[in-house]
Amino acid sequence: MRILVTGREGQVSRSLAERGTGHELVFAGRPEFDLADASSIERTVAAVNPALVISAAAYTSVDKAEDEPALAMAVNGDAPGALARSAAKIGARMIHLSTDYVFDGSLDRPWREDEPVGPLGVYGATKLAGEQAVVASNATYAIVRTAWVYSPFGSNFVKTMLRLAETRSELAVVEDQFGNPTSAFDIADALMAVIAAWQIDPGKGTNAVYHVAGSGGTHWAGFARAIFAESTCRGGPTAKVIGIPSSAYPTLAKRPANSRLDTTRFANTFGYSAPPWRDSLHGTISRLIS
Ligand SMILES: NC(=O)C1=CN([C@@H]2O[C@H](COP(=O)(O)OP(=O)(O)OC[C@H]3O[C@@H](n4cnc5c(N)ncnc54)[C@H](OP(=O)(O)O)[C@@H]3O)[C@@H](O)[C@H]2O)C=CC1
Ligand SMILES: Cc1cn([C@H]2C[C@H](O)[C@@H](COP(=O)(O)OP(=O)(O)O[C@H]3O[C@@H](C)C(=O)[C@@H](O)[C@H]3O)O2)c(=O)[nH]c1=O
Ligand SMILES: [Mg+2]
Repeated sequence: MRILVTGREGQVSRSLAERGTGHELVFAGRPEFDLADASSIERTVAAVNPALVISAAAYTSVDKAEDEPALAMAVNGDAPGALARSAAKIGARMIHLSTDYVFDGSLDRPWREDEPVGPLGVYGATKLAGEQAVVASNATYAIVRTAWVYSPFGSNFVKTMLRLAETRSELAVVEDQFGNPTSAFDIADALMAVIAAWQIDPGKGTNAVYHVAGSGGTHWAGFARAIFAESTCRGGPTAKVIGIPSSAYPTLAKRPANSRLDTTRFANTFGYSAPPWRDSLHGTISRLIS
């Protein structure tokens, strides 16, 4: 199947490039394809003429978004709507990626898809607007919310921790924000499961929101400790992790205290659950430190 993937260098895009075998993947990125430029969206979709669009590109700098709300809204809020409308025009469907940061974090258990959203910052609010724009389009879609994505590519928490540990023996990391570390490769596999299911039954699970994330959950300090345990085993950089409250690590954007995602709906519909988060982390660290 010919699939247009937005973003070339993004973590999910690069993982799709490895895991999307058997499909013709066409990656669109800047400068020719700019989500902040609606005309480039329509032009690219028409030129590539895909059967499916995977909307993976986004403005993902959570703190910076607080200072650039208009650009973040154009890219995360408006562009997905334009992409979905362009897809619908040529009869293509769309899988759109969204985030756990649409939730306010107030529940003390994993969030289900239909539970009330309430983003705490600009990034989450703009991603929520993007979801709503896709829903309002006449495209056939699946919205896949994921969380705490890491990979050997781009920038992410795993690479940040390993980099900081090269020069520091102790790191203070927040211990009161819970979520699901998720390998971008597992997201790619999940998206391939949707495509495989749709090839057999085009009506399966369309026009719905799903959660895909690493199984289990932890806080950022727990994630950091697991990163260093894996790194230590391979002779990589390590540091002692001091658990701290969020109040001791001020950031421009407020983050949810618990954004763990309940992934039951996706598993029941498409037959895929991501592995336990530590198993996937092991695979990525092995690749990063070799
Ligand atoms: N990273 C995470 O922790 C999480 C991500 N998500 C969501 O998953 C999806 C994939 O995330 P991930 O792969 O980590 O993202 P990355 O931050 O790794 O990559 C983002 C991609 O978007 C592209 N991009 C940004 N702005 C524009 C623009 N104006 N026009 C065209 N392309 C643009 C970037 O292009 P360039 O290479 O040119 O910079 C890059 O390729 C996103 O929708 C994100 O919101 C959800 C939960 C967690
Ligand atoms: C680097 C660092 C961060 N932290 C904290 C800050 C923050 O609360 C938490 C995570 O920091 P980061 O900035 O790496 O993560 P953040 O940018 O919040 O990650 C989010 O990105 C977007 C795109 C998403 O969609 C989310 O699912 C989530 O992955 O760890 C520390 O406590 N100590 C540290 O040394
Ligand atoms: Mg960040």
